[in-house]
Amino acid sequence: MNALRLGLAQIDPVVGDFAHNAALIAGVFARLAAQGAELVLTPELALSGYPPEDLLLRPDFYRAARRHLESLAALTTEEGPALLVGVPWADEGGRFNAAALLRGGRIDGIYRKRLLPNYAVFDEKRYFCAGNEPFVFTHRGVRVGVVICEDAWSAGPVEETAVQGAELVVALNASPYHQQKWRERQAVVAERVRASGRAMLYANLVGGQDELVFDGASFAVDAQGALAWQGPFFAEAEAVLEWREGSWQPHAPCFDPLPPEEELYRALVLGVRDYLGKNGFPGAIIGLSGGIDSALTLCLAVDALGPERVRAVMLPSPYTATMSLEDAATLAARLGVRYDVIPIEPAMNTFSAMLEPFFAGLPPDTTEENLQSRIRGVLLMALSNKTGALVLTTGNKSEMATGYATLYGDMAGGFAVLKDVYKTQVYRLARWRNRNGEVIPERIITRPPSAELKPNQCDQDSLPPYDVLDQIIERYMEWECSPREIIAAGFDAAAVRRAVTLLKRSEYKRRQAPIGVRVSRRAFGRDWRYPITARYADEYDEESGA
Ligand SMILES: Nc1ncnc2c1ncn2[C@@H]1O[C@H](COP(=O)(O)OP(=O)(O)OC[C@H]2O[C@@H]([n+]3cccc(C(=O)O)c3)[C@H](O)[C@@H]2O)[C@@H](O)[C@H]1O
Ligand SMILES: Nc1ncnc2c1ncn2[C@@H]1O[C@H](COP(=O)(O)OP(=O)(O)OP(=O)(O)O)[C@@H](O)[C@H]1O
Ligand SMILES: NC(=O)CC[C@H](N)C(=O)O
Repeated sequence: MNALRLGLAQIDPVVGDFAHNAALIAGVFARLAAQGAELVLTPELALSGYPPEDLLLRPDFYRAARRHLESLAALTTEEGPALLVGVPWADEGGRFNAAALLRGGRIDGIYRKRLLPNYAVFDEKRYFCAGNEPFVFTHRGVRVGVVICEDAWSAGPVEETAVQGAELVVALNASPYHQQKWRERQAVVAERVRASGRAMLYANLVGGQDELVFDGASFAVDAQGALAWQGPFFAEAEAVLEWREGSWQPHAPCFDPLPPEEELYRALVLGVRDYLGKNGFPGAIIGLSGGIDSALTLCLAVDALGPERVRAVMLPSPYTATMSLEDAATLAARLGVRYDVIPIEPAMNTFSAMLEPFFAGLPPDTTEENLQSRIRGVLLMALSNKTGALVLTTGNKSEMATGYATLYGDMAGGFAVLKDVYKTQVYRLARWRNRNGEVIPERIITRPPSAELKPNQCDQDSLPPYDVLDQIIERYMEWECSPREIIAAGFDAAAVRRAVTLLKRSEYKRRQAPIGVRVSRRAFGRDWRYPITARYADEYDEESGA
């Protein structure tokens, strides 16, 4: 009976660090070989990390990849396992997103990715030529077909490997996370399996890379289309799975999908941990206001980095409620982080004295509010400069969408943790974080959100209620519905007009905002390229006057 023991390496490489990534792959390869793997599979572009973006325009990048690929090939022997590595590859035919088959001490074959994704966060046509041939090789008497990520998302490449005699198909992937993305992947792969009749093994990357986070969650599907093994989410993993005539026998623990809140929370934690870790920051600083956004951001930072690498700073103004001071101190103590209080009134007074001659006769407005926010930004950035720690900003997706944030104020910082998390989700995540006992003081969750920039201020004075606002934004931004369609779906016409107007008007702010973790199918980042200067009149229903 035909059988093959495959080793799967769900790894977290660092973009561009070939030596580190090669060592990572070599380590997993040795351990999986020791467990009896006959063929070891890495994710897509595992040797370079994914996505290397414009590093892929540099000829020397391909030369470095080649050198390290050859060093990995040298680790293989005639008797030992083969290694399939995702690698950027250049030859006389062009530049390719490739999988290199390493065995017998040499590069024994190159598969060139055939379908190049060029939508959403993907730009592969900017860098790569498309391959035009299926790749099937025989290993230990078994015919193995190879595809790379997007290849499996349309009919064609997988089925063609079957036509070429593949008995099973392996897929190297760098499939970024968004909520419940694992369901989409499994549905797509099950479809390919049904069409090809071949069992598939799906190896995905894990880890954070700038705004992207990869959830891992590699899996195996048997020839009947049933899930045979599920790998872990948001963690590196190594697994040996035995393929035997269309079915899989896993020699590794199987994992359950995570409840939605936990899935989202862990995506954010991994995004923060890898952004700070891979960029070498000693720690993080958060302005802790006693509100829910900074409270959740602090929890995420502590869970990502540990309490000793995180510090919270309360920067009260005369408008800061006692409740805010108490709750911020309680949260910081519960999380075990360093907590400092720096009142901002002296700076407020100095600024207003300096500006007074120029503001004479003008009424107070958001100018004074923004000054408070900017004073906090200046102080937090000073602490960052002095300590080397990164300032995490706290703005959520609802605020990013409406421009409800101050340039060079609360937008000052290096990484925007909640940038792709709607305010309504912020509440859900806060409740989830408290599931095993109160960490975030209940009052922080139940009090009405306020920027506390003037007396008795409340977010909902200037924005539609968040449960309505978030749905309008999601429809307009993620699903590209027109205002007319959103109103037709039952939303209040004035709220839709207000939300859409604010969204369009605040594009300039988003261009100056720090990057943050992408967790939705469309985030304000690589996948949102609206012009700032534009006069497009959205579709409204003329008759209703909306
Ligand atoms: N198209 C464009 N391209 C480039 N710059 C543009 C621009 N349009 C305006 N600007 C400039 O942008 C500046 C106005 O933006 P900015 O200074 O940020 O101020 P602005 O947007 O006017 O005010 C900030 C808003 O955010 C709210 N806020 C602030 C802080 C925290 C929170 C919270 O609860 O989280 C809410 C606050 O209540 C207020 O409604 C002006 O200098 C204007 O000239
Ligand atoms: N008194 C404060 N002390 C420290 N940081 C503050 C203070 N007020 C605001 N900030 C910082 O500015 C961010 C925006 O704060 P603001 O209260 O204006 O809006 P928010 O969106 O309601 O956020 P939060 O829910 O955290 O209060 C806060 O999340 C926090 O990081
Ligand atoms: N790297 C890729 O080819 C990824 C594309 C694919 N559709 C995904 O998101 O999983």
